[in-house]
Amino acid sequence: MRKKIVAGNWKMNLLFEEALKLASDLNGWIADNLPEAEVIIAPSAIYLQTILENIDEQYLKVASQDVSAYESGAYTGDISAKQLDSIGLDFSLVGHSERREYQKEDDDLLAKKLQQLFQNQLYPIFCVGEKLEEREANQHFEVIERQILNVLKQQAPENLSKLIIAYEPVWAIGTGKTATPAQAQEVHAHIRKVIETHFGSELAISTPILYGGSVNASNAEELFSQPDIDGGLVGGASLKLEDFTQIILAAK
Ligand SMILES: O=C(CO)COP(=O)(O)O
Repeated sequence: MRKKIVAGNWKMNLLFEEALKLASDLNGWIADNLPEAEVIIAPSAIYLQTILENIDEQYLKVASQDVSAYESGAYTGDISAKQLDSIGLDFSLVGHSERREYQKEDDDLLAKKLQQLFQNQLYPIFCVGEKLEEREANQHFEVIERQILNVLKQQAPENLSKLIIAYEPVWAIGTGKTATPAQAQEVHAHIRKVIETHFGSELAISTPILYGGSVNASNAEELFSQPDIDGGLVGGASLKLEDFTQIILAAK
């Protein structure tokens, strides 16, 4: 059985004290309630180390929101997978649609980022998802298939067992417009099929696929109960302890 995962992407929100308090409160709540789901938070990079020092990774895991495509050297502003590993980090988001859109990240760059993470034994949470116009043109299956194959075909197959995928339809992010459980399930099943066809059934069965896009305390349970939805990648609702903990409890 795949473990349920609930990840909170804090994006460019919260000041230092707020981030530290939310992480500590969340860690305490998990220690008290021992939810079934594995919980991961992705704070801004400047807070990662302090947060790691103030939580217990037995309860709460921490991810970077991004990683460099390069190994080391003259890449001003970048943070390498090796540097993330050196502070004890185990996870990183890659290919979030906001980075694809605003930083113009393309599949080849994302493939290099995954390679860097794998080389340093980090787990990528690799984000895919179609834009509104692609969904309206009924191209969402092929867009997602292309996003997955262009990046995963450039990886050493033995590394793919560390992969976590997040399906985040761009039109559902921050809009309050969630994919229906049936719409999300249909895409998740398709992603699993694509993995099975190209990388084998063992990987298809074991890869966690999270749903992201306006997940909240009211819709999480129905989304997470779909057979191919293994939890969520939560934006806005992960910034409020009461909402995020409700979402965590919905993953069982
Ligand atoms: O982008 C997201 C998580 O990575 C989703 O954001 P929202 O939950 O705010 O829609």
